[in-house]
Amino acid sequence: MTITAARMAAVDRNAAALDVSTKQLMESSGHALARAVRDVAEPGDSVAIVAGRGNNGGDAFVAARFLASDFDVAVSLLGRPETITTDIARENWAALQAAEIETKRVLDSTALDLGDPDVVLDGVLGTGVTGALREPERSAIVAANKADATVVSVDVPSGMDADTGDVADVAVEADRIVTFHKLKPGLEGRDDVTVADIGIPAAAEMFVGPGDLLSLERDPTAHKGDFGRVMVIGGGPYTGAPALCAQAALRAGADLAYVACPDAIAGEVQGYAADLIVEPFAGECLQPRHVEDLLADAAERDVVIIGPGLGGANDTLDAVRDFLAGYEGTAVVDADALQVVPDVDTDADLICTPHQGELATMGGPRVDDWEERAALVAEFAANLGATILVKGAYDVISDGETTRANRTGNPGMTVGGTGDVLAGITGAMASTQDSAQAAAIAAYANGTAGDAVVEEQGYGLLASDLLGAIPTALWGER
Ligand SMILES: NC(=O)C1=CN([C@@H]2O[C@H](COP(=O)(O)OP(=O)(O)OC[C@H]3O[C@@H](n4cnc5c(N)ncnc54)[C@H](O)[C@@H]3O)[C@@H](O)[C@H]2O)[C@H](O)CC1
Ligand SMILES: [K+]
Repeated sequence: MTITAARMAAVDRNAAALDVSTKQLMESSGHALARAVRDVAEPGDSVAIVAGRGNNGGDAFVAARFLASDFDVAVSLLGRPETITTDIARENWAALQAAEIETKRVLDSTALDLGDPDVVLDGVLGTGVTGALREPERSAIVAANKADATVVSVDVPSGMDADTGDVADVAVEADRIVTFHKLKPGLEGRDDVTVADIGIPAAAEMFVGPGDLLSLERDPTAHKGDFGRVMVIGGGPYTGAPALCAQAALRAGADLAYVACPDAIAGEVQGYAADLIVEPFAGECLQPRHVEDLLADAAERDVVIIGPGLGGANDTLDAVRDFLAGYEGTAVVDADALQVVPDVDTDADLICTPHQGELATMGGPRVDDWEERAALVAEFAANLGATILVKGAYDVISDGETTRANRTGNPGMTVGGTGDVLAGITGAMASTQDSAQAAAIAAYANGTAGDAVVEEQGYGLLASDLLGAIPTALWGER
């Protein structure tokens, strides 16, 4: 099992939200490094510790504190202490100063002198390396490789891309690598790697948290359409559902929200919000005769959300089946439309958002215990070849590979329409995230929005109250 650098950062942030601070993780990382150095050296040996100005260096500072009592430790910081990039690394640097452990500042590559150490601890760069190697980090890597010493690397050999293992320029040729929490993909297949458990609770990976929102960072050079053209196919017996869904998609960052609905209700749907682009089809409800045009429109969109307010009339379900059979993009399927998923043959990437009753109607598991449900939903999702987000006190999300649970939300959210809002957020997220991550973030944001509204005004929540709280739920906390 491996973990990418981006996922590691998310898990770190989720651990902090579960009261396991990154400083505690750094302490565990440094302790694991010290144990690795003790495996390859004898007390009294000289250990040259080369530290960058990020948390990779911070880990090395902690290791220095553990080793200083019985090794000849010298720490070289690549830069000025005031440029250390994180509080926890700065605090660990300060602890070395207070303990009068030998440290020196390397302000340019010519000042770098590792001496003739028995061991080099490489804390120059870890998962935070970006772009071409700069000085004095590059010279530090070359010096570590020149040293006649046993080299132990912190997390990943400096200069290596943790996700791919690629070395664009130079990288430390480590004798031992101590990587944290889980193996990094770039280290797969190596026999010189120790994976150190640093105390991250499994909950930090299982439960969706603020770390999962880090992937929503926006590129400042983005332009219209980058964040998704979402098309809702809904309405018929109901007019509010497609409007709530499409507005939620916009609130969750979609650039454009189209609503394909029967022309009998088009005026009402448009009346809910000027922001919606309503594209009516003839008649009172969705029918097979509409599918060809809908598929043509859907080909111009990023994500389709099919189901809100469609109702479950036979010819409407036939139309849903025909649409999914002809659609090859990403489709969020909700409400009565879910009934056709188990027996439709489609190349679409489906994200199904049933409540527990709808899941049972689809032939899915019906168990109260959320952990049991999670395992069974993972199996069901794998068999279905779809992503499932089943709503409940603990929402469960799985694509058969990745299985998550979401604990945000409250009993006030049983009110009608919250599922339409969730489907809209899911559709917006699916235009920039992979399906399982999109569903996980949507469940977390929908529940967080609901919690914020109830916090503010108590129960009696309306689904439309969620709309205004979605942006803060997604972009308010880091
Ligand atoms: N749960 C965990 O896995 C933990 C991991 N820890 C350690 O944290 C690092 C990642 O730390 P981060 O601060 O994000 O980045 P780095 O220290 O790897 O690097 C940032 C540092 O390096 C400079 N820099 C970036 N790119 C370059 C470049 N191309 N040339 C020169 N310098 C560069 C940048 O300016 C910063 O100063 C992870 O690997 C683990 O070791 C946590 O300590 C505990 C939890
Ligand atoms: K390193």
